[in-house]
Amino acid sequence: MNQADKTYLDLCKYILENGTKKEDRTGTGTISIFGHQMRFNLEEGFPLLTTKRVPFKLIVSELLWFLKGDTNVRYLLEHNNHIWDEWGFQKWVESDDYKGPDMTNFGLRSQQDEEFKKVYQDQLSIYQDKVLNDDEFASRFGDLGNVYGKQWRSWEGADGKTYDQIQYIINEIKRNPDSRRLLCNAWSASELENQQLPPCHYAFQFYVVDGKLSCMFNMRSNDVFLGLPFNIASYALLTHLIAHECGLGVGELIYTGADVHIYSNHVEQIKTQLEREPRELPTIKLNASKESIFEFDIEDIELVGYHPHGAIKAPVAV
Ligand SMILES: Nc1nc(=O)c2c([nH]1)NC[C@@H]1CN(c3ccc(C(=O)N[C@@H](CCC(=O)O)C(=O)O)cc3)CN21
Ligand SMILES: O=c1ccn([C@H]2C[C@H](O)[C@@H](COP(=O)(O)O)O2)c(=O)[nH]1
Repeated sequence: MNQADKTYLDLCKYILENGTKKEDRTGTGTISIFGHQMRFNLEEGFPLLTTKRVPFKLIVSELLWFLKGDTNVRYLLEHNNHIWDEWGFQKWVESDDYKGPDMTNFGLRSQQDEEFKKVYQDQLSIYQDKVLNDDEFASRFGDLGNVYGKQWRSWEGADGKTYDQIQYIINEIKRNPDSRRLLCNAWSASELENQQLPPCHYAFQFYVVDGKLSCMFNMRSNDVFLGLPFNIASYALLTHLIAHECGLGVGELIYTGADVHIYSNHVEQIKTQLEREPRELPTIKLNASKESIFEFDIEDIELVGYHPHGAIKAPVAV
């Protein structure tokens, strides 16, 4: 059995058996635990879950979006990636510019009311269309604020200068791999108001030993069914990309989560997944002719040998 699925499924089981019912910002309700760590050996394979199909291309385009320093959902839409649509849409419908039908609390209402769902989907497709085709609209309502891309690549210092935390890490790994400062921080107390969603994975750190690169990432809040499979694969991919540029192998990926929760409307899906037998993990192949991680495009990243169980659908809490 592959250890990555097992480690994930053990967490799911633990939450179902020991978690506490807890209300949350979205009004959905969760079963939650506080404080959990998991370790994934990246040499055993690429930790993309096999007990449900996880859309790898979406993980790649989201990570490349962060690495470009981009915070506008237009890039994601151009790559058919809709995982951030709701947070841009929210910015539009809460603005004075929005003149359409009332979209208050659209996330929950679209799950409970079929009539409303149609009206919502019409408005969402208007939003998507405008972000893709109207530059002015996109710059106002496609931008999620100072979210990951901005914080990673152009952190604004108190001195007014911007700092590229990813470039710093890469330079340091090459110059001084024993450094204990190979860290990127996305949480900024002064930016919370300027972010459509404050960072959930708020910091990560690298560690080099025996020619291998390991990574630890921290999450303040984690949606175990929809978010976590993406988060694990995304940080695994980031570790592979940085190792590639720095001429290192890969070591371990370590996850540390704080409020780790299963939404009440994901419980049945998780139970289905728990019944499935894990399969062999895939591997990842990076285009060897690309040196800098900032040169990578989607087609430079290939997933090999992924034969998962089928996808399991679930609504996202907004
Ligand atoms: N409640 C919540 N959970 C999250 O995981 C999450 C947020 N909000 N807000 C911001 C981002 C967006 N992320 C998301 C959002 C949606 C999916 C999702 O629906 N995934 C589906 C496939 C979607 C598709 O194919 O378009 C899945 O089956 O994994 C995953 C991650 C992670 N984050
Ligand atoms: O990468 C991500 C981004 C978001 N999430 C989840 C965690 C929570 O369920 C929500 C955020 O809501 P808050 O009220 O701001 O905590 O999104 C995730 O799991 N992974």
